[in-house]
Amino acid sequence: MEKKTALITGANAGIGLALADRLLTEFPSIHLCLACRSKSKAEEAQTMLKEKHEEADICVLLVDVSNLESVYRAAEAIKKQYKHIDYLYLNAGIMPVSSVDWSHFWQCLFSSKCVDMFRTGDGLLKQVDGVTTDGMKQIFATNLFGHFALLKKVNSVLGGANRTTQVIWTSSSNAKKSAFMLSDIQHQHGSEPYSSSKYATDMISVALNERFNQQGIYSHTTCPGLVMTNLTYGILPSWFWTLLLPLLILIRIFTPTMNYSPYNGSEALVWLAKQPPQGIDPMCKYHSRLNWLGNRYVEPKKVNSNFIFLNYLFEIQLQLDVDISIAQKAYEELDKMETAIHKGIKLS
Ligand SMILES: NC(=O)C1=CN([C@@H]2O[C@H](COP(=O)(O)OP(=O)(O)OC[C@H]3O[C@@H](n4cnc5c(N)ncnc54)[C@H](OP(=O)(O)O)[C@@H]3O)[C@@H](O)[C@H]2O)C=CC1
Ligand SMILES: CC(C)=CCC[C@@H](C)[C@H]1CC[C@H]2C3=C(CC[C@]12C)[C@@]1(C)CCC(=O)C[C@@H]1CC3
Repeated sequence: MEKKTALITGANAGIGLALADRLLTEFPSIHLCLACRSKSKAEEAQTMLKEKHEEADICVLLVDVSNLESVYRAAEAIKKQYKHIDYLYLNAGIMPVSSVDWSHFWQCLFSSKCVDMFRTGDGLLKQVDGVTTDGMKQIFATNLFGHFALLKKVNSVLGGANRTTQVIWTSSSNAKKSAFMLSDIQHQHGSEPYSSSKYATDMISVALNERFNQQGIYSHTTCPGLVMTNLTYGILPSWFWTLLLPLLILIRIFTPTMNYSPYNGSEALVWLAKQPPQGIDPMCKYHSRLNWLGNRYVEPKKVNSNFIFLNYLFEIQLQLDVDISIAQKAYEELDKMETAIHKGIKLS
């Protein structure tokens, strides 16, 4: 059997690192490419994984997904090194937060929105954005556009006549339709850039399936739930989260999204790799879940039929509802943006 290849962006920490570890356990002969922006952090992760999986075949690729020149260089290196990629995990992401709105937290705690607040974090966080060296909004560039550009440039080593590629995005329960505007795809004007970037991710995945399933390329989005990583330690300090642990375990009775460990959070990402891609519903997002007994499972949830009567009754915000035609337009918009930017970047 031919060896499988998986590439993971943001593989040196958090969910990406746990995923790398779990893939090596599930598929001991897999070739893993850790695509990270920091050489030292990537090599540290590589050493750690090799200590645990002695026979592992792991390499490091340097890429800063928020920098298009770096993305194009990485794409060239990928095309030189690989004939085919089986799993492309687009996982790297950022969520810079300046503060938690505790008054909103207390208000929601005693309302019908309580469970939804713990599930999505909607309205609780003041999200802050920056600008990249390419002049793009940082969160959009990191979470979505850099990955989109990478996908476009490595298309020749994805899918094929007799082989498939699974593109697996790490999205979020924080994805929010009302945060996204097609006319402001980078989210230059709103105050929820992370929610917008993750909603756009869910849409782009749907559009990718429409376009590329026939070429053997399948795209799926996942939701890791709430996981303790550098991302969440940027919201509240790690000691605070440790104190909250008993409470988070209690909250699991009401919502199975309190995964806590990156290992649990990567459940859906690993599960997808074990499925034949043709059998996976392209209109679903795959959620890593943990029930109150501590058992892990994966829950597929439709991205285009979120409008259920109970949501309406309890005034819970409609978060998703992806429209295929808008998804196609968003894809075309990103495609146009990438083509224009690519013209201006010359690789030496
Ligand atoms: N933690 C959670 O509760 C949830 C996380 N997610 C998503 O999971 C994904 C992984 O995040 P998580 O593991 O939590 O967070 P971490 O901060 O632990 O990991 C993020 C990874 O992405 C990398 N990264 C960030 N920016 C760039 C960049 N410009 N170029 C290349 N790599 C980059 C980081 O590298 P470096 O170490 O160098 O910073 C790191 O390896 C993200 O997409 C996030 O949105 C979704 C839902 C919930
Ligand atoms: C008592 C207690 C548990 C307080 C914590 C309140 C909030 C800080 C968290 C409640 C739900 C969390 C959440 C996220 C961040 C932290 C919370 C808002 C995310 C937005 C982190 C990034 C994601 O992609 C989704 C998470 C959803 C839940």
